[in-house]
Amino acid sequence: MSFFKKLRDKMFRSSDKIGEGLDALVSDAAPADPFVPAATGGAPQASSAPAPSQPDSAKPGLLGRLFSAPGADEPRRELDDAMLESLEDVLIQADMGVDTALRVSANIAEGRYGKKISASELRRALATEVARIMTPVAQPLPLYPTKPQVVLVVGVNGSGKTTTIGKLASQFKAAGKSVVIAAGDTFRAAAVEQLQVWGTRAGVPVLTAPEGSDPASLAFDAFTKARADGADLLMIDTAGRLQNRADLMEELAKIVRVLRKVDPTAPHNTLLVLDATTGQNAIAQVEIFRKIADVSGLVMTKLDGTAKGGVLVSLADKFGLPIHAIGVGEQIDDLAPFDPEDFARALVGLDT
Ligand SMILES: Nc1nc2c(ncn2[C@@H]2O[C@H](COP(=O)(O)OP(=O)(O)OP(=O)(O)O)[C@@H](O)[C@H]2O)c(=O)[nH]1
Repeated sequence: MSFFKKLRDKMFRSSDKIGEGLDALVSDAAPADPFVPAATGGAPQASSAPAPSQPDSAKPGLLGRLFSAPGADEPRRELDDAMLESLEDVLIQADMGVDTALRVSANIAEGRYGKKISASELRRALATEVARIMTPVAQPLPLYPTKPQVVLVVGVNGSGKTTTIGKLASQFKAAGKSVVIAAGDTFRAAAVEQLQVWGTRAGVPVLTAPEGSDPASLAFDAFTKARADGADLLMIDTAGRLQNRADLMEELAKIVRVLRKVDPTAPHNTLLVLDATTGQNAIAQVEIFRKIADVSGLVMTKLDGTAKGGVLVSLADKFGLPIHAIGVGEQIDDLAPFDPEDFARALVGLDT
């Protein structure tokens, strides 16, 4: 199965939500006859009966779809103010956020306003627009010649830090890099154990410290050891207790201070892990963590099976922070580089 297909299958809730929304937008106003002019100059005509779904026999086959102009036999609706407003609503419901939804809708309207548009044309236009926003932020985790490259991983509890560290460690190891993990959330035995499980899965050593000990001291020891061992990468897990923001801020600042005693340029990356299922709350988390730590890039987890995938568009539009990877499941291989085109097509429910 191609990765795009896998991504699309896994993001089915987002793509269903947006795709169905777009279909309804067009078919609500122009269900019966694709060539009957749609209502103009007002709100979309609410049809008294639900739009009849196209019988299978009326759907073009593969060849028909290949050779006929895309969307040629589909219902069309004039792209007017009412339809644009409905489009904005669909995008807001998909967690794109109000500002981004308005901007995306306005861009789609450009050159299309007043013209008749089909649902599949709308999907393609939306996919193009989303890909345009996402392309600048799609950047793999930068790798530097520094040894070890220190990657500090931050994020609220439960966002998927441990899982992401395990997945990344496994990928780097497979690429021939030697990786060391430091279990920096020393206050939670369960978090340390979970990281050890992932370390075993990835075949990577996990350095731990006694429960309740100073995370900065562990970070220092881990850095010194990773350096002495000639490791390529040191990934440091951290606590995510936002409830006590001042403490967390101090804890992270202290980790950075001690790392800089070993290498003034460390940490070389500060990865913020975000949970896609929290939707617009992810925006607030970026705002908070950018104040606490010098966030250099994002990983968005749990994109599988959430209807809130649009939040990624909102994040890219608002902050422009690099998105290094996306998590699409709980298994070790379920972390993919972020591909803006694939993501855009999967988000809007395009088949190819
Ligand atoms: N479906 C899905 N689940 C994920 C993904 N990433 C992580 N999870 C799950 O999310 C839950 C929390 O993940 P953790 O990696 O433990 O999160 P954490 O941020 O380290 O959390 P704490 O250990 O509480 O600090 C676990 O049940 C993971 O299996 C993903 O991409 N998709």
